[in-house]
Amino acid sequence: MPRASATPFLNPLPRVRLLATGGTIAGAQLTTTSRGYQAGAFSIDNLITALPQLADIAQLEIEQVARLGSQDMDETVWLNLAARADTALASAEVAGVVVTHGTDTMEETAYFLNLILASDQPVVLVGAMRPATAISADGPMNLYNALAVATHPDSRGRGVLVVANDEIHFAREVVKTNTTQLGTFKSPNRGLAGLVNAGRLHFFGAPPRRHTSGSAFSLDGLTALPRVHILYAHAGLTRELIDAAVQTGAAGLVIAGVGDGNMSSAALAACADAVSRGVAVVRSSRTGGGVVERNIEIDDDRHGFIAADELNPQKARVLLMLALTRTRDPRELQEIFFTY
Ligand SMILES: NC(=O)C[C@H](N)C(=O)O
Repeated sequence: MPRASATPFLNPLPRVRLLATGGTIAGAQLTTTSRGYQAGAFSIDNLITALPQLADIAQLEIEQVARLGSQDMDETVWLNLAARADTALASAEVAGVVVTHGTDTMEETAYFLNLILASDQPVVLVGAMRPATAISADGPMNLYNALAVATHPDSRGRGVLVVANDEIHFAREVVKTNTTQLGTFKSPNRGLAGLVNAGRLHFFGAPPRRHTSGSAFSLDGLTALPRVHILYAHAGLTRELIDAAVQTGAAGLVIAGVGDGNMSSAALAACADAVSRGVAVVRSSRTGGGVVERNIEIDDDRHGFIAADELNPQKARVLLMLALTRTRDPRELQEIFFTY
C-alpha cells in the first residue's frame, strides 16, 4: 500500500522557480458566476499574494513568461518557456520548476517539455478549470499541490508532471477529456502517476518511456520547429484538405484517424501521395484511447506511414515536430514513436 508522503520539513525551504503563462488559473470574471472570463487577467504576483500558504512549503522565484489563454500557446512560447525552465534547472539552488498554464493545451506543452528538458529535477504544470474569481475556484489548491509535488524528492526522475484535481499525471499520458468539469484530466492508457492530497503525495509508478534526462532531444541549437498539421478523419473523408495541408509546405501530417488509425480510401491515397513528396505521415486515432499498431488493416511498410503507438494526435504532432529535426526516414521516425 502506498503511504502518504508529506513534503519533508526543510530549513531553509526549497527554492522553486514559478513560470507563469496565463490560463484560467489566472482568469478573472465580471461576477463570480459569469460564464465568460478573461484568461491570464491576473499576474502570478496576484495569485501568490492570495495564497500565503505557499510560503510554508517553498521559497518562490517568480517569472511571468506569457499571459495568454493556452489556445494561443505556440512554438515560440514553448521554446522560450523551455529555455527559462532549462536555466532554472541548471541552478543548483533550484529544487524544481512549476509552470502555471491554461488547461486546453497543457498536455502538449507538458509533453514538449518532457521531451526537451534534460533534468531529473521535478517540473510540474498546473492549471485550473474555474477562474480565480469563481465560487470554489480550484486554482489555489491545485497550485499548492503542484508546489508540494515540485519540492518533494520522490518527484525526481519522473519526467514532467501535471497536477490538477488532487491527481498527478505523467506528461505523456495526460489528456484533457471534458470541456468544463474539474476532473477533466485523465490518463486513459496507463493511468495516474499518483495522487496528492493537500500537499501529501502518493506515487503509483514510474513513467513508461524515455523522457527528460533520458531523452535524445535537446534545446541546443533549436530555434524553430518544422510545420506539422493535424487532420481529423470522419466517415467519407475526401482528399482535398490533405492535399491542401501538403501545399502549405508541411514537413509532416498527423491523421486523427477513425478507430485504430484508419481512414477512407481517398484519404489513404492522398496520404500515400504526401509520403511520396517527402512528407511524414503519422496515423493516430480520434478515439481518445488505445494503441495504433503498425500494419493492421493498412500496409504501413508499403505506404511509408508511421503508427502513433499510444500518442493521441496532439501529442503525436509534438513528437513528430521534434523527431523531424533529427530524421525524415519513416523507419527511424517509427522507432522514435516506439521510444518516447
Ligand atoms: N481552463 C483553462 O485554463 C482553459 C483556458 N481556455 C486555457 O487553456 O487557457
